[in-house]
Amino acid sequence: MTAPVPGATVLGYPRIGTRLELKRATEDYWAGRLDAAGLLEMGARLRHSVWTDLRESGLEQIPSNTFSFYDQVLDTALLVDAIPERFRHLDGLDAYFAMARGTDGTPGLETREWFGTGYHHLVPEVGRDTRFRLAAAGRSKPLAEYLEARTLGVETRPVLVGPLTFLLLSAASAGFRPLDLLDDLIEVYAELLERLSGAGAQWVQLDEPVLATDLTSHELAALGHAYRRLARLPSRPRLLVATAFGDIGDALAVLAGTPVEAIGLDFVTGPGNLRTLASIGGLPLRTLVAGVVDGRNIWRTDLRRALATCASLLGLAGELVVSTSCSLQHVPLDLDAEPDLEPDLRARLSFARQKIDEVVLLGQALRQERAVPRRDVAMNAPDHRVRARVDVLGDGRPRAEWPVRSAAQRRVFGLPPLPTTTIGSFPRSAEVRRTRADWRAGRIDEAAHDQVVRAEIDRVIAFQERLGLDVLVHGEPERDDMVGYFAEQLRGFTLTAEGWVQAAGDRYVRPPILHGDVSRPVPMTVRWATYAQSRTDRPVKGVLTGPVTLLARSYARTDLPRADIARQLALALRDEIHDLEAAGIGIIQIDEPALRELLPLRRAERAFYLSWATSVFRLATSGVADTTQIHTHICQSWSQDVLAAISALDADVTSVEAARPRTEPLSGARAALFRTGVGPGVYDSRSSRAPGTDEMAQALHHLLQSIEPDRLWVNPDCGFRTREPAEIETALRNMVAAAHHVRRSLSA
Ligand code: MET
Ligand SMILES: [Zn+2]
Repeated sequence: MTAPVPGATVLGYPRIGTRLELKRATEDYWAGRLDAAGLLEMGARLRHSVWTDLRESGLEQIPSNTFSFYDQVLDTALLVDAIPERFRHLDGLDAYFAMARGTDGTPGLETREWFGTGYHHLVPEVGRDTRFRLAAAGRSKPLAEYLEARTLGVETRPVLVGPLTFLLLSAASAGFRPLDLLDDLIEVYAELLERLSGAGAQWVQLDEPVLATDLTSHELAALGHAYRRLARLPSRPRLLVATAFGDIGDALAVLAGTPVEAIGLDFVTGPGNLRTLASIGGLPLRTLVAGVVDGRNIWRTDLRRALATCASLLGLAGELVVSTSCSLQHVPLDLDAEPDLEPDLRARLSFARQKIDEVVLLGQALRQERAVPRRDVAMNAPDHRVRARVDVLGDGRPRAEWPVRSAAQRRVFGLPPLPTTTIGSFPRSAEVRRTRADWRAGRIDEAAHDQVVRAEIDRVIAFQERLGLDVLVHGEPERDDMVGYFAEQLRGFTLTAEGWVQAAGDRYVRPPILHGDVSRPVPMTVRWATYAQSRTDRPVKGVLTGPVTLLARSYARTDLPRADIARQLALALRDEIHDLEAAGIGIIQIDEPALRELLPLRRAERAFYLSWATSVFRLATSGVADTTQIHTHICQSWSQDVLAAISALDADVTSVEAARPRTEPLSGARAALFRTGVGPGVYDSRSSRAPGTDEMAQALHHLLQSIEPDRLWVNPDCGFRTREPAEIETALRNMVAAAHHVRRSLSA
């Protein structure tokens, strides 16, 4: 930003490497196949290659400290020494990964979704005993990385999670407000800024995405206070406060009232920012870092439009720097890794590397060094059949009232009170994994693949019968993941070969691209569901991924409102549900774990979202008979605000994660708000701890205080996909025993 006006930068960059080197290195380290030195060396290599890439592409300002072995919020917690008591005896990488993943018997930090991006960060824990202090110089990551880049001849702008965001994302012990610790935390940031300045840093970027959420006047005052204090430091780098993920509203005037040198605004998902900026008279003496290139989606930027936005911003700021709307960590690295994409689609895409070029180009165009090229993109032709069906079906026919349905279903299924079931996926055996990989690579044919899948289903069904579960699942061996499996079979989607992004420190996903009108050419799950059902007399659930989750976990087109895309998805699923029902599958579960992920950051926008998100679910299920039992599954912290929406899905049975978030313990009172069947998870299926029969029976008794026995289902929190085959038996056996035990006490 000392460069001639205007410049170009990005707010952050993928850290996972072109070949997922980060994933491989961390997994090897956890498995003991790589030592600490090897891991650290891989980190250095990854950082090095990012810095060189960014420099070679002509960026004027290059960020550093965007690397992380796990998560940037976790890094910040360590940086300021916010280490919970239970990890204090550990050191270095041990402490780091223990906080991230837990160790035997010691739970790690909770994870939470990062501002609607699909990325999950760790939740720092603070309380009365928290004493912030700056990690010792050598362990101060921002400083170390700044110096490391410098040695390589790259001048960088260290990126930090801002103090307000850090505290507002933290979980506090009871009766404690994280913001009460602001002054202490600010002093640590102050010390860090001074050290960075001493090392030569000209600029520091403080990420404050929390400004895109509703803040109280107290929180806004804290924002002003924090940045006035930091800006008063006698020797410090210039400060860029970067916001992202939407409109920052009232926070802009507050920030503008502090002497920070630069403010970053998102002009992609925050269309109101332009108006707000104008309303405060612009930032005549500051630098505006204008996020005009979408950092969260994979579409090519319409350069002329972006340039027009920049042109209108030129009059509203002292200096203008073209940038991305947020860190590029949320998009895949390089389109060049996708030679096989269909050319028309490919021409419409831009991954992290290409977005850098866009930002650089826009900077040059604004300096009138060159004109932006005209790029015409062919949009997908609309599928008129799909559009017409969406119009004609509207909301679909509402189902009968639950009492009517449930009586009909009781006659058909004759399930005992407190029926036991699981959520869908079973652990993936080495053989299944190998077979899937071989089949994908063309090393084995479909028949060989199917044979292994059938054998796996046989095994999973027999296992569940042996354990005495009431409603069975087929175990999902044919699905590598719950989104890609459907995206691959639906029209309107395309899968990438290498388009990986980090969904959490230890979770990598390859979101499909949703670029056209969606329809379902042929049945997707009927074959395996009916095969599984043919192996047992007990009911087997058909399991589908819901419309909102398919939308949330894809890179979706932006030329249609999300509600309209979701309706198309719902129709495709409706066809599938119809075929499952016709094939004799009487219980169908539609998973919507991402219902919460698309929840708008601003409260005022939530009612609208929840109304369409629930209506598309009802549309998908609207055609079924009263006797068909519709289940849904929601995992990841569900809270009061989503609860009403979950019940508006009007499923016959809802399984929800209830055992896992330690901060929101199993609550019968909440589950009781459903009028229909409900299965609050009685144990954490993702932990290796198997609770005993008594513990689970007690949980069930507790739930029965607020839920009638004919509505209460017994199930774990979530699926078993990430577990090892040997790990699940004890917990499941105990769960079934607990249900039987409680049933007996009911009839006694
Ligand atoms: C993240 S929710 C997962 C639901 C899916 N049916 C499973 O059991 O894996
Ligand atoms: Zn789940």
